[in-house]
Amino acid sequence: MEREANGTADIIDGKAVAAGVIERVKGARNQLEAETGVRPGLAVVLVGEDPASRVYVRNKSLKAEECGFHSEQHSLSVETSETDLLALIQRLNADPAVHGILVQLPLPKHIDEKKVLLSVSPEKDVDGFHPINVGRLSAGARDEALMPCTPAGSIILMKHALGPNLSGLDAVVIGRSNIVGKPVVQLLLQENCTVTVAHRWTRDLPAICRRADILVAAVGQAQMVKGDWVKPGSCVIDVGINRIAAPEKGEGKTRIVGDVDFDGAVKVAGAITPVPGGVGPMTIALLMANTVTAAARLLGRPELAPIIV
Ligand SMILES: NC(=O)C1=CN([C@@H]2O[C@H](COP(=O)(O)OP(=O)(O)OC[C@H]3O[C@@H](n4cnc5c(N)ncnc54)[C@H](OP(=O)(O)O)[C@@H]3O)[C@@H](O)[C@H]2O)C=CC1
Ligand SMILES: Nc1nc(=O)c2c([nH]1)NC[C@@H]1CN(c3ccc(C(=O)N[C@@H](CCC(=O)O)C(=O)O)cc3)C=[N+]21
Repeated sequence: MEREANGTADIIDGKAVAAGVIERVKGARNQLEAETGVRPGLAVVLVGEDPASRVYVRNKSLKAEECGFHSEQHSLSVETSETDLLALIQRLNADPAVHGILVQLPLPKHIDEKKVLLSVSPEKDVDGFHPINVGRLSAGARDEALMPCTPAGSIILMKHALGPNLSGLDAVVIGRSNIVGKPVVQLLLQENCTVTVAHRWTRDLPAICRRADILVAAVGQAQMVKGDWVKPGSCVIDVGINRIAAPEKGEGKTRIVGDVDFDGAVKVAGAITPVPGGVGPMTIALLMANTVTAAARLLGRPELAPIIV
């Protein structure tokens, strides 16, 4: 990690790394079907009309079809009651054609998110959000856990840039959400990094970030992390997905940016993920990998799970 800043970081191609993951997933899927006669099945549940969620859910279903899975999409109206949603999840839990269940977040306000996540069978919880899988991850029980997709994808991208051994590196994670920040912290600890977690209450965030050999931004604030927060030569993983106005593209147009000021950080970092084309495609690829893993375990053939992370 003693790289000097040379003016431009390596740009980590998340799309290309994700395509490699998908190839391995297809291989594992083919072997599983050859040996058991069963295709992995993924059910994606969307409640409401949020346009961004609709796009993501569609992308997940399309990728599942490309992988040759049985793929179901359940789109429920925004008025759907919690009881009806829980009943659908119970049906999917019991359906032998479905090995993975994903309930797109956020849910409408009248539905208790915790209750819903708890109702998904832990063995079908391809998001890794069920408390049982959260516990397995923090206890280091990888063989039984399903790993959350965005955090696992982030670790793969780091290893792509830095090599497989992250031991002893200083990692700083900005954000402590249950779906990104906290599980990233768990995975970095398992990689023997020294981990600092920053959040809204953190004092002098720029100074803390400047110590990081690995900086993970999962904040939800467009372009918050500036170039002079970045340690020269370090690896920057930008998880953020933020839509901002793009008047240069025309009136009313928007574009997607990360939580990192890319143009500033790319001049200082050693390697950096772009947005789009960084962590996002990895999230979907890991979801496909988790679906095959869940299917292999449910079919009593855990050795046929694809090895990804
Ligand atoms: N690429 C992908 O596949 C995915 C991308 N995302 C994106 O990642 C980002 C983070 O998502 P998520 O974790 O769900 O977001 P949350 O809003 O749940 O969490 C944001 C975290 O950032 C912290 N935070 C917010 N503002 C600041 C600040 N000014 N200074 C320091 N810390 C701050 C919050 O701190 P506190 O806890 O103190 O409130 C919180 O811990 C979003 O842009 C989201 O769209 C999310 C999932 C997948
Ligand atoms: N239960 C649940 N699981 C999730 O994993 C989950 C969720 N709910 N709610 C919302 C967040 C967000 N998320 C993304 C997935 C893919 C891209 C993605 O493919 N991004 C591409 C394209 C971006 C674009 O152009 O829109 C990219 O970054 O290149 C982004 C974000 C998953 N999430």
